[in-house]
Amino acid sequence: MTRPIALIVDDEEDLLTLMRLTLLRMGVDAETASTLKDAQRLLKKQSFDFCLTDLNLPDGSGLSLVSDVARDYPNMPIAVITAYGSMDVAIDALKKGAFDFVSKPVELARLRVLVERALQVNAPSAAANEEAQLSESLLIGKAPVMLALRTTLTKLARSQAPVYISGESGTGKEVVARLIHLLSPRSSGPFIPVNCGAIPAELMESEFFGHKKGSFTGATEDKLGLFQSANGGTLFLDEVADLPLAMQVKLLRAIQEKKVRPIGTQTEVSVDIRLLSATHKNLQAQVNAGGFRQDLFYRINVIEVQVPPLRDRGDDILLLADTFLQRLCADWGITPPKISKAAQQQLLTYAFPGNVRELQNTLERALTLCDDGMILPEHLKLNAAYQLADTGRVSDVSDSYISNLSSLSQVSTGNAVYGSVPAAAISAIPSLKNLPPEGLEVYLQDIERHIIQQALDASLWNRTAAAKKLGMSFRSLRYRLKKLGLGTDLDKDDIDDEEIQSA
Ligand SMILES: Nc1ncnc2c1ncn2[C@@H]1O[C@H](COP(=O)(O)OP(=O)(O)OP(=O)(O)O)[C@@H](O)[C@H]1O
Repeated sequence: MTRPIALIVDDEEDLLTLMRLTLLRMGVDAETASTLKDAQRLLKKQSFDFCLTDLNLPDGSGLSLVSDVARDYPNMPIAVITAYGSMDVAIDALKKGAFDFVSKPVELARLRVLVERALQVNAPSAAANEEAQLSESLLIGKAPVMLALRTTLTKLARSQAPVYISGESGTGKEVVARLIHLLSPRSSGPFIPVNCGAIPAELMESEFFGHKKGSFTGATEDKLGLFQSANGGTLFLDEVADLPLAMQVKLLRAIQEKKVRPIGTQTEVSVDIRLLSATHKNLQAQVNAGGFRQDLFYRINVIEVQVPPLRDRGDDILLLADTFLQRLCADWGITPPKISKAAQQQLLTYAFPGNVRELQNTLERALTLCDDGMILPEHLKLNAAYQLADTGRVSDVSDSYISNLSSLSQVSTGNAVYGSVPAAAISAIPSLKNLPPEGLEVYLQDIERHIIQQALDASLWNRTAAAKKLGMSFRSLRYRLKKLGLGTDLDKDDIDDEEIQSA
């Protein structure tokens, strides 16, 4: 078997020798270059399994080599060596297509891990068509946006860069994270998903970093933290927007240093993880409002992947519906029913605020309600408030209506949403005959609830700030929250009847 060969680019002779010896001990041959020009010459002369480059070279920046390699040799992973603490440059390199980075002084253990990962990128593991099959069966969809998404995921699975997955609730962000892991060189390692919103604040540090028996009341056993559990694999921080600020600082440190210190111990433990994160909230808005640290956002959001809402995926709605019905019926041991033309049309013109998860729930319910092997519109029980104009397809007009409902930035920057409702939104409002059976009041309340919820999310549930965004008084917002069932227990005590009368 031929030995792999690497190209190392650095102008420090001692470091070059040290890295070369480390690689040789790992069974990897190495060619060395001390300038960009030398590196380019060697790249033209022969092919390499991977490249490791310093950033400060006598004739230019290693970043330009990263860009050249990403363009001319996209299958060759390239990693960069950064000066200690220069995280900005490391992130820039990752954005330009570097596979990973290592900081100076180069720790040999870390270098070894990096080399192993680099060699796995092109190792003949799953064949390309197996990867495509996996990708298609896990993340179902044939819409152009989904094809493009799958191509992006296959590409970025090769890198170690942190990926931030954004998208509305239920669009499939966790599916995307799992797929990145399965397509990556880490696929044989663990995939550890964490719902950051579900861990009580006081247990967070111990959950993430682990603890030693007896380190606090209740620590009856040694506990391995989530970082160590994900070692060699992928840590997926779901609902990352829900991390308390105090924990964000600790997490940032662990991510930067790639080390954790379990509670009750004095020593730090190195961890080798790839970090993925997701939230359905507007994280940038949360950063602007001071609820999420800018430096952590910058660190986890090296590459952003947006998962499109279901209503933008056209016929994928029916493809997913069929697949879910087949799966459910296989589980229940029954023959899958058909979906009537009218029911299909309803599905295609429904806004799916809860996206793929809502589609799954809708079909499960329809399956229990339907008889004679046919799902009819009445079995879907879709919320008429979200039924779009019946144009046969989710139209541009309907899209703009939806985005007007959900666009926080428009609400907060005062663009024409209130007072002067855009013509496109008005034309998307259902006609009288399409109003929900519950009537106008319920329809309007749904819209009101949706907008208020968005404003509250954008203001991190600071009701004074939310009221300001909505152009209403605090009192009036409090009244509406109670009316719509969004109030907290606190509200229940302190809103008196007189206030309700006067709001
Ligand atoms: N393209 C898809 N193909 C097949 N199943 C999908 C797809 N997208 C989502 N699903 C399924 O829909 C459900 C919701 O997906 P998932 O939990 O990944 O969404 P999410 O965006 O992470 O939601 P949340 O924002 O609530 O965390 C899951 O059961 C998932 O398996």
